[in-house]
Amino acid sequence: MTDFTEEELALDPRFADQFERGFRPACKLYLISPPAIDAAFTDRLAAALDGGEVAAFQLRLKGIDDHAIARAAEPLQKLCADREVAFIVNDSVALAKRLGADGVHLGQSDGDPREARSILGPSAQIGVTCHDSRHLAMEAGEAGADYVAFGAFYPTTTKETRHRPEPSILSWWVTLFELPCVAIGGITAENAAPLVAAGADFLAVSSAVWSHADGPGAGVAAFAPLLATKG
Ligand SMILES: Cc1ncc(COP(=O)(O)OP(=O)(O)O)c(N)n1
Ligand SMILES: Cc1nc(C(=O)O)sc1CCOP(=O)(O)O
Ligand SMILES: [Mg+2]
Repeated sequence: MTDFTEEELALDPRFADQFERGFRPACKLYLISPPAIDAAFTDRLAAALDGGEVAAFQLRLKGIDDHAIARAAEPLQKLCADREVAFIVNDSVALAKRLGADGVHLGQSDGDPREARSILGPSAQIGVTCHDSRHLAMEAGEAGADYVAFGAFYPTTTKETRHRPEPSILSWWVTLFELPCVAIGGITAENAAPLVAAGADFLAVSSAVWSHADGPGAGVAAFAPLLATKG
């Protein structure tokens, strides 16, 4: 092992487990909205939040314009504020600014995190999609992101995905960096354990909650045993 620097060894997934992870808080739930919602959705979100601890809620509505998203956002944002759940807007820095959201999630084609920071200010939570790429994640960290998101770890019907990282990308990340990492894509209470064990700081989940047979509260509650401890 002496021929390599610590960083080189930790970058090699075969040796990642030999490196100490600094203290990290227990993994938390990051709830993603369904891509389309109706007037009853505020009650469904309230039911989800009644089910257990949720750290953040991302409003991810697809196929409608910013004005329509802004109208839909109002009661949801208020509910999140009342429950101390961070309210994150997907895709649009301008909309996040207009709503006074707690943050924005940016895909690789959704804009530059540095520009988002200059518009939203130092307290905004800025997240960046990094697919299965260590390089994109390090770039996002350098650009001032507050979290990096890896995915899709499992098949999902919520979104077409082209990347399938291994859980070891999470253990590699948490071994080297303090910046939180989010795991996303097809995550359920039944398949999430390896992601928590690998060190995910957040599980980002949509259909496992909104399509849970016993309702969204049960969907959130199902994750509680996984989130109580960290691997
Ligand atoms: C937490 C989190 N991670 C990844 C994504 C995906 O963002 P993006 O690649 O921009 O794709 P869309 O969600 O915009 O379809 C996300 N939204 N949230
Ligand atoms: C929005 C999103 N982004 C992904 C990525 O891989 O970047 S996967 C995904 C869908 C998440 O929803 P579900 O929990 O229903 O699979
Ligand atoms: Mg996007």
